[in-house]
Amino acid sequence: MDLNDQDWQQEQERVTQVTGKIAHRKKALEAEVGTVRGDVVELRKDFWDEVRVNFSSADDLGETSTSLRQQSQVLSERERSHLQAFESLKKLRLLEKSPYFGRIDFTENGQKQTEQIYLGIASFLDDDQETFLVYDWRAPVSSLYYDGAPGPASYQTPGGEIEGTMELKRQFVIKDGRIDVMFDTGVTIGDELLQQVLSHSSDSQMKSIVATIQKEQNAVIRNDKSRMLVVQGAAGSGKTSAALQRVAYLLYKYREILKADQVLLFSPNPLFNSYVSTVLPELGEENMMQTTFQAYLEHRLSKEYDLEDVFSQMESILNAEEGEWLENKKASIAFKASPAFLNIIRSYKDYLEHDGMIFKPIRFKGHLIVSAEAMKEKFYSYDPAVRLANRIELMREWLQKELAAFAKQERKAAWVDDQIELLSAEEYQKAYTHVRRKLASKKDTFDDHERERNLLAKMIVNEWLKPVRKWIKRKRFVDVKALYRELFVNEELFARVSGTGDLPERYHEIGAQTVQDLMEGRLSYEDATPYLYMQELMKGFQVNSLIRHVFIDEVQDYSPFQLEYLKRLFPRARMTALGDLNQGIYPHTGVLGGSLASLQELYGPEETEVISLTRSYRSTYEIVDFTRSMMPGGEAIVPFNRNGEKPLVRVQQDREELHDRIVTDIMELNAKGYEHTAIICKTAEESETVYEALKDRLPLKKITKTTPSFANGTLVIPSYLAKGVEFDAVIIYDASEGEYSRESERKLFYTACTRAMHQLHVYSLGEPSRFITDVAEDKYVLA
Ligand SMILES: Nc1ncnc2c1ncn2[C@@H]1O[C@H](COP(=O)(O)OP(=O)(O)OP(=O)(O)O)[C@@H](O)[C@H]1O
Repeated sequence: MDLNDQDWQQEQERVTQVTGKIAHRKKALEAEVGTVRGDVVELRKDFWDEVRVNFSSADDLGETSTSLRQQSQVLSERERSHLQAFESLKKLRLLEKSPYFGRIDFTENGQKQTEQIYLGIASFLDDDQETFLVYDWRAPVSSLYYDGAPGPASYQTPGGEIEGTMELKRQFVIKDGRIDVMFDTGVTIGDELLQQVLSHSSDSQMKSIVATIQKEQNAVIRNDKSRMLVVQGAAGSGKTSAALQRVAYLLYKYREILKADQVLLFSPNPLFNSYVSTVLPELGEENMMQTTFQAYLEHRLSKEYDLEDVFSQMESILNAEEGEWLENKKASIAFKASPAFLNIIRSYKDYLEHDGMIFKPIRFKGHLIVSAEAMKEKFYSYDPAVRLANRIELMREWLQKELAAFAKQERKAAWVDDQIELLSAEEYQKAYTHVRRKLASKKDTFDDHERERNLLAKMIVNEWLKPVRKWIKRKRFVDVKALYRELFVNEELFARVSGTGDLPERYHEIGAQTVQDLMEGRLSYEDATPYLYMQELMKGFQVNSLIRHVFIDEVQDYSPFQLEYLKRLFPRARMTALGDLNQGIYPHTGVLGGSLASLQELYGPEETEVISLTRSYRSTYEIVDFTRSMMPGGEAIVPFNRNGEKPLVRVQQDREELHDRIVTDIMELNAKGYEHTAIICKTAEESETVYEALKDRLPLKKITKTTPSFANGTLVIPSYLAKGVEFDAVIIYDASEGEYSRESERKLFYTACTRAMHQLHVYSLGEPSRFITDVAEDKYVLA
């Protein structure tokens, strides 16, 4: 729809008027924030001066505590208003640059007046404090903008549905107070604006999509009924973008009860954490908490084990020659990630309630305090109706008492006298002061020799037994390692707990490797979660009840164990799981059974909702058309209508020539304005070689699994670390049949190619991979 000059003029006048008011309000608030901050600083400084401290009588004590309470109330009130003012200021600063991005004109049924609703990243009220000059994009009425088209329309409010007619839907791009772009739009939120947004260059930081959220994405963002929301979406369909907008939406809707530190995002790698970290601040919100599952495993297990991480696992598989080792490793991964193994561990726990527990004896200086047999006997003497984890808790209490009795006896031991003799003057003085202080309340003295010796002995024994006490407190007496090991050496036990009696494929080979790893203090990635899960079943689950929303990006890469684990870890949280089965790159990902809908089992179908996103926004039509042709069922992916060049497949016979071509290619891409380019290699090993070969010819940045963030430029990156991120141009270093021939690598290759926004250049040293040659020839250019 064409907009005339008058429309432009009127809208620009409004923008000028509103930004003027915003600037005015901002100035006033800046002054206020300064004063409040001053108050808070003063109050903090004088806190104790203002409080009358007097403990001489009960009345005085009461008065002092009232006074303390009042003073801290004043302080926290001022701090709260400082924080609020600061938050408002942050939003005003964002609004001043671009006060809004959308307008809808809506006439409610039964009303004569049409309301003009302008939408921005935060609300802004006129000086009367009643008229909304800008509505927050998350307000109920803003839904109209995302969901409705001109014509009959309705939106939900807490008080029910409001129906009416949308007369107009208009979009703006406003930069520094000037309208840059303005469209009136029809059914979808302006393909035109989306075209513009998507044709921009990529960046090392993700951008918010607030102005162009699509209807199906809006459904993800505003869903707040289900305990578990599963979003399955094609590569580039905006899963991550929608998830981050959703966080902002939840923080707005539940602002009285939900804070940013109660929302946690699980990312695929640390690089991704940094990539998405600017979206919420751009929307004027605090960032949510971010972590990776790997970081959690390390937190829990790395003190005890040398833990393999998921990237090392991937690297060793991708680099392995065909053969026994690879087959065994793949079988081990597939089995240990399977729902069958999850059930085995659960029924193993049931079995242990009656038989088979293994404990570690408690020893001190070669002396046996409690034997493993005595512990086992004690464990099975408890009422069998008591849950296993509770019985372990009872054991802990019992062992603490046993240790206390032992400690009492041990005070008489000769080694204690030796230790007393060895006390330096300084240590003795310290001990003396300590004991005196303790005895002061008992009106006792430290002067008779016998008593002195006893007290020092008690102190020494207590000190020496500290590690044992800690060991018991942490329930380390449960021999989790031996219990886990049993599953792989005791065939009879395995058959009993598996229910079917069948052994998994390559059980003995898997077992031998598992046992060797455990003995040598290593834990492979596939063992880490089952091991931890079993440990928690024994010792009780450590839970985090503060977190209220958990977001899992790339959920197809999680095993049923990991998901079950997360469910238990965050008992009070709702979950949003985002994934794409076509991008399941890890060897354990086949276990989700071909559909993310199988995630329904986690909380049950009644508590789960599944939303599909099929439109792909990241890449040009030509790139999506090429990449989707590699995947079975890929025709369901709908490319967004933004055209570009067809992917280029270039076959080189010689590595030197390949390198020369890549160097020229990157220089040409840079000259065209594509500054954020990635050379995607299959593995870290290949990345390293390519980086070394090209680093003197091009300004390159090498990305490894520990790289925390990246800037624009040309990166060399292993395929599996490119997950979730995007580049203007992608160069696949070597897509030859020699590199990508295993069917299991198809998804990895697809994931790498789908990182490209504008240009995809696929190089092949020799014959190209079947993943390319299977695609119809008219979908790419062969050079
Ligand atoms: N509604 C939208 N408006 C503007 N840009 C969008 C929209 N939806 C998605 N995009 C853009 O498309 C690109 C892909 O989005 P995003 O990374 O969120 O997709 P994804 O589904 O998580 O991708 P993948 O699974 O491939 O990592 C981003 O550049 C994002 O900004």
